[in-house]
Amino acid sequence: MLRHLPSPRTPEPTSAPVLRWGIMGPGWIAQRFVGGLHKHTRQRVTAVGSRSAGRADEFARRMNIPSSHEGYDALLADPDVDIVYISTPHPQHHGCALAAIAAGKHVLVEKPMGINAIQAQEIFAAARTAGVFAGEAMWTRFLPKFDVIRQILDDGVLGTRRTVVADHGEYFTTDHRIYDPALAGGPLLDLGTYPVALAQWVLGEIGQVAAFGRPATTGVDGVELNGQIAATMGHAGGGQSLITTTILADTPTTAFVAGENAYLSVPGPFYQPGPFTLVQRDGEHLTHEEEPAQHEDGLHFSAADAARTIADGATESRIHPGADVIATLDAMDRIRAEIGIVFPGER
Ligand SMILES: NC(=O)C1=CN([C@@H]2O[C@H](COP(=O)(O)OP(=O)(O)OC[C@H]3O[C@@H](n4cnc5c(N)ncnc54)[C@H](OP(=O)(O)O)[C@@H]3O)[C@@H](O)[C@H]2O)C=CC1
Ligand SMILES: O=C1CO[C@H](CO)[C@@H](O)[C@@H]1O
Repeated sequence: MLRHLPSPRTPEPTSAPVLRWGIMGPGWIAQRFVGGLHKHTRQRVTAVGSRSAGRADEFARRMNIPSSHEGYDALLADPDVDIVYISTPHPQHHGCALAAIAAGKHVLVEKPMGINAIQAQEIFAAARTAGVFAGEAMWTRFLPKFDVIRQILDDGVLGTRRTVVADHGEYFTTDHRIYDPALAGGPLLDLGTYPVALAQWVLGEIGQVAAFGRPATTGVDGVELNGQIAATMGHAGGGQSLITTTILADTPTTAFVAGENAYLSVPGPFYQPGPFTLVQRDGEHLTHEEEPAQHEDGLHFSAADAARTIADGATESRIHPGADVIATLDAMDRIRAEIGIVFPGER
């Protein structure tokens, strides 16, 4: 039995090689990402591109960014940009990433990498061919607390892994883009991606999928959107996972990972910085103490990993490789198939 938890091995973000970042899509998460880079790293945010010159200028002024561009093509033509952070809505990720790669830029794409597994495959394949980096900014995976969890898993402390249960629910009003069917709305891609990615990472290849969904009526022309989903997955290695996700209620967003010898209990929000507890079969509880924090104090770890990976000459992160991104999207494709959710452009 373990008597002390390991310490995180996550390198100090300020020591990562410095890249020049361009921001594509200056919205809610982009503001937090840039704020986090300025606060916690030496990375340079050199430019921002928006579909509107006014929004680009305003974001540049507010976030202290030297150049602003009207249109994403102008951002991609900027020679002072090494890597593009793509923070447009999910259906735009694929086109934006392929355009950036074609322009010779590295890309860090917000989660989910695309709306389905094929889009993610195409982005990683294009990056490999072009010899540039492509990564998904699944920030959770890069957090120091997840490095401690990784060490516990790798050291076999849990024994054979049996069960993952994870949840992500947030209440949104109907004016949020998450209610827009044209933007692949609904809980799965925004929120459900965290629990599905956790299950895939911990328990590996997903065999069977069973899912149940409930609509959320938008009231706009009677259009119905998926509002919440419960899914169970059988993993090839013998484990099982249960995930729930909703845009109709705030939920605890907790997770547990259970093996035959011990379980990890991660309080909500499990996907953000914070503590967790290892509970072993002999009754010993070991807690990883960490101050809870939100996006601006956590997104930068994924950026620092991208900078190190690029300096190493690799085109994919070792911490969150393309295979994991694609497997998670494939599981979400299969969850959607069970419920009958098809996104625009997929028919
Ligand atoms: N890692 C995390 O914790 C989080 C990640 N995300 C992810 O980031 C992405 C963006 O989310 P969020 O920042 O909340 O979204 P926002 O709507 O706030 O921002 C998206 C930006 O994309 C641009 N855009 C490009 N095409 C469109 C379009 N067709 N419709 C609307 N906007 C468009 C807009 O900028 P402009 O028009 O000025 O170019 C807009 O400001 C999502 O994929 C989401 O999953 C979101 C929240 C948290
Ligand atoms: O990380 C998250 C996933 O996306 C949601 C919708 O934008 C955010 O609210 C949340 O913090």
